[in-house]
Amino acid sequence: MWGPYASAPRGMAAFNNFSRNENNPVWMLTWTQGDANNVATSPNPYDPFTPTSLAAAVASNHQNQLNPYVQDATAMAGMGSYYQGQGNFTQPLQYHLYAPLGPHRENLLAYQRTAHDFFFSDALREELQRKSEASLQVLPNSSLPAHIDHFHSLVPLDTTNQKNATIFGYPSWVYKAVSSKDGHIYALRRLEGYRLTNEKAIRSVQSWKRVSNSSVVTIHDAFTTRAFGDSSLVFVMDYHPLSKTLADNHFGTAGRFQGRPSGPHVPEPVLWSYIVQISSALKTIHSSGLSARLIEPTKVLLTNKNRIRLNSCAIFDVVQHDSPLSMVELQQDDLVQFGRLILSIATNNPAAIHNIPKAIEHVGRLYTTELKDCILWLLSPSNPQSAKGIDQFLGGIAGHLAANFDYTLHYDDQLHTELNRELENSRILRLMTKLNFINERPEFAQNEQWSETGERYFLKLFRDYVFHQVDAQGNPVIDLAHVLTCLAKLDAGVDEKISLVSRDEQNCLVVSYKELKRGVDAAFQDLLKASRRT
Ligand SMILES: Nc1ncnc2c1ncn2[C@@H]1O[C@H](COP(=O)(O)OP(=O)(O)OP(=O)(O)O)[C@@H](O)[C@H]1O
Repeated sequence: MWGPYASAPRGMAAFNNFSRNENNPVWMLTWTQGDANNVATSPNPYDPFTPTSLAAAVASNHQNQLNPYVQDATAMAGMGSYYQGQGNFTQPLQYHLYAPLGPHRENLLAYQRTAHDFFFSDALREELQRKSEASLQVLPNSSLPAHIDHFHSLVPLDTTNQKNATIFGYPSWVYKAVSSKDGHIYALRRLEGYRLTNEKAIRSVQSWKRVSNSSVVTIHDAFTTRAFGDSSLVFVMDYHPLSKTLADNHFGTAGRFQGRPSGPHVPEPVLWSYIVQISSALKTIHSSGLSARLIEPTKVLLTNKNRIRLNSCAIFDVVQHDSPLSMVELQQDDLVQFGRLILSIATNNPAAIHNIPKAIEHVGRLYTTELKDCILWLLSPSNPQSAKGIDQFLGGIAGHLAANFDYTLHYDDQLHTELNRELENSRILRLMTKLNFINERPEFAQNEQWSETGERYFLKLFRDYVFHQVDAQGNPVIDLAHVLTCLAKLDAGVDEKISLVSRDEQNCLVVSYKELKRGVDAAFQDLLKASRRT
């Protein structure tokens, strides 16, 4: 029999079920000392529920170690370089790595936690992984050019291969591509067969580079190329993985091409959310002395649930550079196009804009008068004495702006909660990676200074203490709470002491987490130095 539980069987029972006794909730223990079940010789037994001891613990932690991560800074920098080769990542992603534990346990007490509480929510993790998988997608035997300017690894994003020149006057294609300048992924929109006749036209994109709004797909550049075998104009934009157009989302393929109502009725709050986001985009665009020029369902991207972005800005400024319309007129037209977009989505029919009175009547039946009036205002012609403006419109929908702002703040809070859980994971992953780098390296097997016999011996014993515990009967103890607690204490380098017993039970060492942390850092630094040796 080996392992600390052999001499302290009381602790073993308390470690089971991912929870501990009332005085030592798992998540509190991650930052404090005083785990009575460990063979602890800690000078300050800690009670997390006593305010004075909490204050004292915080103060003493501050004194000893203002920031437990600072000591790690160089090592972390090293780890950073280790992870840089992620572009070569080919391993299939594990969507169900943290599969739900089934029905949530309702018999848990307030201080108890399940494994689920320590990790990212499944839905969000899966969504992010799908997006990263889409971003890393490659097309091995593609007939597309290998390089367009400094972009490579082109993957088409169009959902059909039908040429459609109705919107821009040129067939347009969208590709995902990687920039060899910065390694980032961009979306390239190509207008096939475009010939540049006026240099000034393409320079108009410069003003769009300065437009920064969360509801506009950011434009980075535009250039002409012959790499596709024709003369093409290419716009470089932010890439939003797995996004759909509003047309795809609300009309589907059938509705979009057959021009008849399709899909379910869109809830009014969703429409208001679209209205608020497009208004915000237009506010920024118009204040920059520009106009969107194209606001229609196939050119608005849905990048997340109810999150939309205008996706064709700057294009008409180049291809219709000589428009006879003044900027004021173009901005007025933006408002009319905006009204038509909301009308078509509210009626679930892209063809609704061809019979506006009927469509408005339909909206009046399904939605509030406020929404109907808002659409009518956008569609109505401007008064020759005072032109309509986006500021006026924003004033009219102030109540919805506040509601959307509140919704966004709630969402922000929710994401922070998720982020908080992930915080634990990333530092614990780094720590586990370090431990695995250090322990049982074959090249140091005979090295007196290394793990088996040297001063790093206790790191190997610690690994056993964390992962290879057995109970009084010699059965494996599989306890996530124990692992997370030990690793979090190691990361913080707390003063608490633990006894480590060798497998043959011939050696027993009493060390503090602080000493262990120093040992891990020193061993890892040695490894880093050795890895840089030429
Ligand atoms: N910036 C982008 N990031 C990610 N995906 C994009 C981006 N721009 C467009 N896409 C995707 O590319 C596809 C094609 O976009 P496009 O604007 O050509 O729409 P479309 O419905 O094919 O319109 P059209 O009929 O005019 O070609 C869409 O599925 C869209 O989601």
